[in-house]
Amino acid sequence: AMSHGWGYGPSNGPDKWAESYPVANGARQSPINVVPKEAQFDSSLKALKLRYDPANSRGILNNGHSFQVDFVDDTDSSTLTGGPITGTYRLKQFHFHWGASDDRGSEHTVNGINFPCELHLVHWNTKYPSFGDAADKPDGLAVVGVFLKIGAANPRLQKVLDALEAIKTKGKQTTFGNFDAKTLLPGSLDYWTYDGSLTTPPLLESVTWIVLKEPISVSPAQMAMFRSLLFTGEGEAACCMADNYRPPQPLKGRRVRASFK
Ligand SMILES: CC#CCOc1ccc(CNS(N)(=O)=O)cc1
Ligand SMILES: [Zn+2]
Repeated sequence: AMSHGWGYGPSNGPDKWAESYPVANGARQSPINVVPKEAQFDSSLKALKLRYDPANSRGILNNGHSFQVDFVDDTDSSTLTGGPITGTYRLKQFHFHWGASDDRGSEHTVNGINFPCELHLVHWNTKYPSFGDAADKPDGLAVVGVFLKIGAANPRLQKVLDALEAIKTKGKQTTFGNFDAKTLLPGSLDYWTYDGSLTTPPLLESVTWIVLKEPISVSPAQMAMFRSLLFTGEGEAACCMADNYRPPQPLKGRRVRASFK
């Protein structure tokens, strides 16, 4: 096992993960580079249906790799249905990946282009009793990925970013109620979809990826707020939280489908 936990540094970063998580070299790893011209339009793909109840948001946590907003997932009040999936998937949490500079930070790329940040909304299949049971099943999880592109400040991000000063160091969390995750979605829900994995250890090959084509905006000042977080805990030598992304992985023959022409 890694002498220390996995991370994104030179000694414990993505190139080292296979030592502790052999599935890192598996057949359906994420993220990938999306090549729109090679994606197959599939007219049988349904429209995405995302119904999120603000009452379900609970807390915001610095987990030492990113920060996440957690949701109560004991009822079907915040769900993903339609799209490429069958059945009902419940929203568990959302989090982000970002770069130390605006030229990198996303996990998925489009025609080799990196975005400065990528939002992941993590859902689990309610045919299983819990997230933990779903997490290692081939149809267990569905993650909606949203690119963030440098532009005007995004007022819908601000409530999330304003909470970061309370969770600067690893392990810190605070309450985060009444947040409507739908406000983070772009106008169009056109998407690419493919079978993949978690992009962080345990890298489980259980994710139906749904990557939205339209980005949302983020300003340089807002990106600086992401970068004000620390990977490190209170009292440790501070290390800014940035470049917490895994680079694109081999497609290994997988098809990427598009919900749009
Ligand atoms: C089993 C297990 C576990 C821990 O739960 C998660 C949840 C989300 C993630 C993030 N993965 S990603 N970046 O693909 O959405 C990783 C582990
Ligand atoms: Zn993620």
